[in-house]
Order: sequence, then structure tokens, then C-alpha cells
Amino acid sequence: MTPTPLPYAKAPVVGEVNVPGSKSETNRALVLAALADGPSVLEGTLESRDTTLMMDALHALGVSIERNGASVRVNPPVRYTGAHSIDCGLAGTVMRFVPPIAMLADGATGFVGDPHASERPMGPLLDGLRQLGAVVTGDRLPFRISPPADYRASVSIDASGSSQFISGLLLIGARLPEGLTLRHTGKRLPSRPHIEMTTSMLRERGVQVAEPDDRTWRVSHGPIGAADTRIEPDLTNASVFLAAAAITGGSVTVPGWPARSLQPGAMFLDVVERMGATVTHGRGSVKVSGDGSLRGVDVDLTKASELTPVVAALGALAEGTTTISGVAHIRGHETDRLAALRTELHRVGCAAEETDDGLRITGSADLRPAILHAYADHRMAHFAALLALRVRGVGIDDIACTSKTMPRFPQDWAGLIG
Ligand SMILES: O=C(O)C1=C[C@@H](OP(=O)(O)O)[C@@H](O)[C@H](O)C1
Ligand SMILES: C=C(OP(=O)(O)O)C(=O)O
Repeated sequence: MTPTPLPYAKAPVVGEVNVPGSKSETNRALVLAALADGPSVLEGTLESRDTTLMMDALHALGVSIERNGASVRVNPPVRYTGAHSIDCGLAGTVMRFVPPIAMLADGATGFVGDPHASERPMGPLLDGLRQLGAVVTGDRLPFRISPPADYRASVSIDASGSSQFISGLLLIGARLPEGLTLRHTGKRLPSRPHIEMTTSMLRERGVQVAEPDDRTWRVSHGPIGAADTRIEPDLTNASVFLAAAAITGGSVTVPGWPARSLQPGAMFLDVVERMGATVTHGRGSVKVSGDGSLRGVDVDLTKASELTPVVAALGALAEGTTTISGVAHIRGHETDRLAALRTELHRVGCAAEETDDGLRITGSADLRPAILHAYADHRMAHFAALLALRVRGVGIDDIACTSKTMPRFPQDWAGLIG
């Protein structure tokens, strides 16, 4: 792949960026619309590789989907049809949310993915489907699911590797004949806000979800109501643009910032504030401004591990040490993000070490140019773009991987940085 140079900020970055819809909300809304009791219209959806893969997957199972830009009309079938082969790409939401739907189909369904997708953990989800009665071949991609003869209602799994195992099962719970009781058996549970996003979107559609304790969910059998919905902007993707202001002493506004959100990306505002930037809430917008200096922080990102690459870039450019904890499981994200961040930080001359559950980074004002590796991971490309603002001559080997959640990233970034 030809490396792409990334823009250096000759001046403080100032501007406004309209960020497209949330990946997590779009793909949940698509799944829930596909499982609903009638047609739904979704507005403001994200148009990206992960959401296209989701629509194609649902279509392969018999769901009718009409896309008109960011507006999508979904019409569920009377019965889902088994599909020969569903492509999950590298999308966690597709590989963890669609197999449970395949369990409701009239025949077997095969699942495939990108080369690295078979490194991503799937065992607990597939084991959960087996506990519900499905026959599943394999423990990683590619795998095949045959629906149960008799559906059971109770599952115990260890979701310490990904909250998406829980979300994927909860999403179909109401469609199981006896509902679903799901218990998490592991010691830790990452990304709880993403589980809350799932339960909240289920409840908005009339589904009863009880949480008798903090590791058990009970979904009652019943219809999932069709709902016309507007998707929030993706706050994790927004954080990349806001970080540019903090790094360069500029000021960036993101319109459409929700007053309250279950997206863990909203936590970025606290982190960047602790690192020295100023956050201003306007009417339906957020502005981050900086004076160009950042200080290192200790930050537990258990709830918002998606933010790790952006916070790592800020840490590399900050004064002092930044310690990120609570993110051991991101070794199973699009790439092993802890190893990838350590390697790429070393490549620009930044001292960084992996800990059991995160990274320790010593900020430096003296980093060197390099072509960084993206490992097919959109957030590694964001990380490189942020370092490049302050280190002349930083490039990336694969900018196209940003299409996973933000195909417009290269243009929007160039437009903002100038
Ligand atoms: O359910 C979701 O939409 C997501 C859950 C999280 O996964 P993990 O719990 O595997 O971190 C998050 O990192 C991912 O980007 C999106
Ligand atoms: C972990 C991520 O994605 P996925 O939905 O593929 O798990 C991410 O986008 O940071």
C-alpha cells in the first residue's frame, strides 16, 4: 500500500465538524428494526463499511432494506432465511449481533470475515448460542450456525473479552419463545455503557428487561416494537477532531452533541479536560479549546476502551506520564491495540510500555517522523493523524481503513487541518 502523508498543523486548528452517525447506535437500530413487529425508518444513520456489512447481513437473512443516503427503511420478514455466507468484515457488531438472529432462521447460516477477524474472540457468544440449543461449528470465524430444534432460555457466559457478547444475546432475547436469562460469569466486564445502550434501545421499543443484579439480565418474551429513530453523531469519532484542538491550541466545535448520551465517547470530554483543555457546552454543540499544552493523566478506560488510541496520542504529546488502565480486552479489537500502540509509539521515538491492562506512555516534545502502521484499524489511523499534527513527516500505510466507521475521514481531516 502507498503510504499517505498526514497533515502537520502549521497553526492552531480552528473549525466546526459535522460528525456522521454513531456506528454502535446505527447497527443496533438496524438489528432491532430487523427483529421488530413492523417497518421502521432510521434517520441519520452512519454510511460506512461496518453499517453496510450489517445491512447486507440482514438482507441475506431475508430483511428488506432500502437505503436513501442516511435514511434507511427496514421491513422485517415473516421468517428469516438461512444464508450461505455472511461477511462480517472486521466489524465486532456484525460478528456478535448477527449470529443470534441466524439462530431464528429456517436453516443454517455460514459466517466469514477479514483475515484478522478470525483473531477476534467469539467463543463465549457461540457458546451462548449452543446453550440456547443451536448447533455451531467452530469457535472463531469462519463458523456455521444451525438453528435449534427446541429453544432454551438460560445462558451463562464470560463476557470479560467483549461486552458485545452480552449485547448480541440481549438483542434477540425477546424473540426467544421463553425469553432470555443471561448471566455474566467473568471477573470484569468492559464497555458497560454499550450494554446500557442495548437495554435502553430495547426498552424504548417496548421490551421488558430486568437487571436483578449487576451481572444478570432477564429479557421477557414479547414483540419488539417498530420505531422510527434518529441516530446520534458518533462521539468516539468526534473525539479525534476535538483532540486536534487540544493538541494544537485551537478550538473545534461539534454540532449535534446530545445533551445526554449513552455513548462512551462522551467520556472523552472529561479526559481532555483533565489533560488541560477547556470544554464548552453550547446549545446542542460542544467546543474543545486548548492552549497547546497538555498534561499526562491516569485514566481508567474500562467503560470507554474505544477511546484508547486517541488518549494514547494525547499522552504522547503531553508533559509527563499518561497511564491508561482497564483495557486488557482491546488486545482483541480490530488489532491487538495495546501491542500496536506500543510499537507505533516506539516508531516515533516515544517511550511507552504495555501493562497488564493498558499502557504507560511518557510524553515527549521531541518525536521523530515515521510511516506508521494502521493494522487495518481505523482508530490506529486516527492515532497517527493526531501525532502528525505536531510531528512533521508522519504518514500512515493505510488511510482507507478509516472507511470502517468514517469513510469521509481523510477529506474531513484535511478540511479541518488545512
Ligand atoms: O457494542 C458496541 O457497539 C461496541 C462495544 C464495545 O466493544 P467491546 O466491549 O468489545 O470493547 C466497543 O469497543 C465497540 O467499538 C462497540
Ligand atoms: C472496537 C471497535 O469496533 P468493533 O465494533 O468492530 O468491535 C472500535 O470501533 O473501536
